[in-house]
This record gives sequence, structure tokens and C-alpha cells, in this order.
Amino acid sequence: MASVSEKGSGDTTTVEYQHYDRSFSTFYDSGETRYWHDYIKFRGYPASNQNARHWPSKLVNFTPSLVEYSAAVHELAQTILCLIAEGLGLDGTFFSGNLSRGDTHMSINYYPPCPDPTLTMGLLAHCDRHLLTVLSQADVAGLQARHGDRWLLVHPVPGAFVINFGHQMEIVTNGVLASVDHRAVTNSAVARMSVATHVHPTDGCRIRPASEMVDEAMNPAKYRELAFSEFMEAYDAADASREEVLQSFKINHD
Ligand SMILES: O=C(O)CCC(=O)C(=O)O
Ligand SMILES: [Fe+2]
Repeated sequence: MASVSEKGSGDTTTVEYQHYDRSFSTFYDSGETRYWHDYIKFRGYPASNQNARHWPSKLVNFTPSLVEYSAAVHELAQTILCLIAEGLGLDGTFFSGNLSRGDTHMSINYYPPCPDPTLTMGLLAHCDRHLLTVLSQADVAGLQARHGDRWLLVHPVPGAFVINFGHQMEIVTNGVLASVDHRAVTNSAVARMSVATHVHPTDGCRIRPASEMVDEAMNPAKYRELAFSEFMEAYDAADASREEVLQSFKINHD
């Protein structure tokens, strides 16, 4: 993990959507819970000069490792998207154009051991807003997914990634593959690190339910067509009620 000086002295440094951030002991807007979370975010794939100039430069192995990792994850994501498309009865190339060809956004999350995990949260409950997330949580538990009123621990499986559907997946599949609320909790025993690779549509991509997933009579479109950039603007503006952003693109059939 980058040292504090490597990350910059301020709490948050934002450069074109990529920032290093420390969020220890920061009160949530909504309550008394404190973050216990250190992270860096940046654009990972493709490893263009424009993206790479924001990566930590003082860590000698960071860039070559990231170039290799992000290309491998990109290929994995494309394979998974092809299998998902076929599983839904869509053409195998359905997701391989603009829907998944935006730059990937990566978060490297670090949750140090916390003396009292009941007072802190690693990451607040959220849904990923992109198409698909490929998450490595190594071998330390901490990721939880909401199932009804309960939070279920997503047990780490050595060598396996967690694949999470984002809001855009929910829209294009007309609600069949729904985005899932998830969060990260802290623990007192060991540090935990996760690496999330968020697969993005291109900014100009038009998002709409696939026609194959819509039947005007039996299963009408649940979401209106939108530009991905429009969704991101609405999400950024929504602040505290981000979970409700998806609702604002819903078509009401009542
Ligand atoms: O740390 C984790 O397991 C969750 C990370 C996550 O949800 C995210 O970065 O979007
Ligand atoms: Fe997430």
C-alpha cells in the first residue's frame, strides 16, 4: 500500500476522477458511524499514458503489476460477459461493444485492524453503478451482501473473484440481473485488502433494456433509455440518496 506521503498530504486529492483518499475517522453524513478505510482509486485499463500518469510512481512494482493485472482482469470480464449474454439468450458479443469498453475504474481498498469494529464501517452499503465488478477480496472476510433484511457474509474462496452486477447490468437485462446492495465491515484481528475492478460503459453509450429482454405485453421495459454520462451525473448529484438513483430512471407501469 502506498504510504501517506506517496498519496499526498491532503485528505483527498482528486485528479480527473482518480484520487487518493484517506477516510479514517470521518463521520458519515448520515450518522455516527466512522469509516475505517484507506483507498486509492484510478483508471486501470487500458494502460494508456493518460491513465498511467496518475498511478503511484514511487512504488517500483506498481505499474508493471497493474498493467499485467488489469489486462488479465479485462480479459476475464469479457469472457464472463460473453457467458452471461449466452446464458440470457443474447448474442455472445452483446456486451462487448460500448457497454463494456469504457476505461475500467479500479479501487484498492485497505481496512486496517480496528480495535472496535462495532464503531466503524469499511464501506457503507451501496450498489456498484457500473456494468460489472470483478472483486478480489483475497482470503480475509469482510464483504457482506444484502438479502432481504439480512446481511450475508460473502465467504472468501481462495483464488476466486467475486463478480458483482452493477446498475447498468440491471437496466440492460430489464431487471433480471439486479444490482445488489453490499458493504464492507471491519475486524479487529487482521488487515483486509480488496481490489475492485469496475467495468464501465463508454461515456456516450446509450443504455436501455435489451429488446430480447422486453415483451411489451408481458414484460414491458422497466427502465427508460439513458446516456451513461447522464446516469453518472445523476449519481454524483444524488449524494446521500444514491441508492435511489436507479429508481429515477424507472418506468412506472401502474
Ligand atoms: O472491500 C470490499 O469487499 C468491497 C469493495 C467494494 O464494494 C467496492 O470497491 O465497490
Ligand atoms: Fe462495491
